[in-house]
Amino acid sequence: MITMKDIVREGHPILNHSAKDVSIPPTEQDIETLKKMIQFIKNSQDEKIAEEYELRAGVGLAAPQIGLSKRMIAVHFEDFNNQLYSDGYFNPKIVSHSVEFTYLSSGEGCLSVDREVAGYVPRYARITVSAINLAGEHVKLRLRGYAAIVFQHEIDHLNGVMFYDRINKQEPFLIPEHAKACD
Ligand SMILES: Cc1nc(NNC(=O)[C@H](CC2CCCC2)CN(O)CO)c(F)c(N2CCN3CCOC[C@@H]3C2)n1
Ligand code: NI
Repeated sequence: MITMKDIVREGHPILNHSAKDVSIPPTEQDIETLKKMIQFIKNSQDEKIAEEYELRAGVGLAAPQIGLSKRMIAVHFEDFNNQLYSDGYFNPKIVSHSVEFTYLSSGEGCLSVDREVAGYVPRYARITVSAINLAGEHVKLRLRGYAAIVFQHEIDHLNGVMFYDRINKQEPFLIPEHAKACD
């Protein structure tokens, strides 16, 4: 099982590089790895397991964070309409996005960053993502609000981008034009 010792921390070069596409169809090993990533996130949200294994809570994870420079992400969360997102994705790609931005009023954190970084992280309010899911299906996801934020945070990791790279250095709590909080 994946635990915090498997999570690569900032400073490790893998987090600043672009990850490689997974060859399709994914190998048994890639599928196994993605299943373990989803399981880690579920475990991190289970009070007992998280306490037992000292897991930091998460709603998403990208393969570079476990030292694998491959374009694979896993998510497990409910959005504000209680819509459950629980799956793994190979080669996720943002194929279109809104002009408007959104952000979490509480800012963001990252399992690979052992410090608080204050500030709003502007993200597209709506995105369309094409990807291959764990079941091997080509899917097109139309995401907005919280779900759009989570997926953008994870896809950023595949491109070597950390959430704090997107915070306005001069004015961390500047609300970008065309932006409104998602929560
Ligand atoms: C928003 C949030 N971020 C948590 N952590 N950070 C992460 O997930 C990082 C990824 C998220 C940071 C902002 C967008 C994506 C991990 N990242 O670094 C991967 O790249 C949470 F843990 C969390 N929730 C709310 C829902 N709750 C349900 C019950 O269980 C606890 C859980 C806590 N919400
Ligand atoms: Ni992260």
